[in-house]
Amino acid sequence: MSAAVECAGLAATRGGATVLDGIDLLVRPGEWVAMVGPNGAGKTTLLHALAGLVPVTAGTLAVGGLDPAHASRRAMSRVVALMPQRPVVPDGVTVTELVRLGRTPHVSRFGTESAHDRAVADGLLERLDLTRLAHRPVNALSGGELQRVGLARALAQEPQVLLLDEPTSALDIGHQQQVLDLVEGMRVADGLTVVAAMHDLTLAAQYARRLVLLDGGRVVTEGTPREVLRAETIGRVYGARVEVLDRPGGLAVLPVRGLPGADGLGTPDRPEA
Ligand SMILES: Nc1ncnc2c1ncn2[C@@H]1O[C@H](COP(=O)(O)OP(=O)(O)OP(=O)(O)O)[C@@H](O)[C@H]1O
Repeated sequence: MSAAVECAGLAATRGGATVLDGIDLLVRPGEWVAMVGPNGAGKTTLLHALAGLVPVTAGTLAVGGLDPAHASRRAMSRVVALMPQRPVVPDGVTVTELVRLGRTPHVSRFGTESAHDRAVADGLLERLDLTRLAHRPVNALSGGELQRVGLARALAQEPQVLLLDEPTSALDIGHQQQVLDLVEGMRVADGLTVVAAMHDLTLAAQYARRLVLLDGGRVVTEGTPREVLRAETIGRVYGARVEVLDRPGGLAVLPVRGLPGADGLGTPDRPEA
């Protein structure tokens, strides 16, 4: 079986600086891989490189068998969809209009959208709890509503590879589970490949079989959640105090509050009474 995403020695620059370097990654069809790592690690840049939105300056890359540097925009859009962290939407565009735009790669060049295209978009609005917002301007939505619209638009493309950039960062706990369960359902039913940048390490461990930990534009380590999510590793890479709990439903990563101390590092300066 060929890879859904494959890159070797991938490098990319932003603002003249190298922000990804020597990235080797192989994602099999139907796999869910989570990119984790601290702010500025390069997660968004890597997703954008996979989507063909950031040029690769060294190495090789294939997504759904296509090299973004040589494939047409339309060909790429039929294979890979990106749910961005902060969707940029022109004023006045409604929720329905934006989600239907996701069908563009499937509409013939001179054609108009079909009943099937509309049904796909309407089905996603319903599954993402957006039907009552269908006629609202996208720029008049809450952060969480906007995030769900961004996912609906990406899924409307019916891609082979779905790239999610912090898909639950603005969602309440119920919508976090609803959104991730919907994506997981499509992965199981349709063999969708998912590559998701995720800050919530507990959710990443619950949904992704494999985690890739990035820091400073490089892969620090990768493996199963159990292999990657060690308190020592998280402490070193994120500078965080955490406890990793082994729960029946997966690992849970809990922040541990330091005690106030004279050194500001959580060391108590006198024992508590
Ligand atoms: N347009 C840009 N111009 C210059 N530098 C950029 C640009 N976009 C990103 N960078 C820099 O590239 C590095 C990687 O950024 P990136 O957004 O990929 O990180 P990230 O892991 O997604 O971070 P976060 O968790 O904060 O979203 C950062 O140092 C960032 O400041």
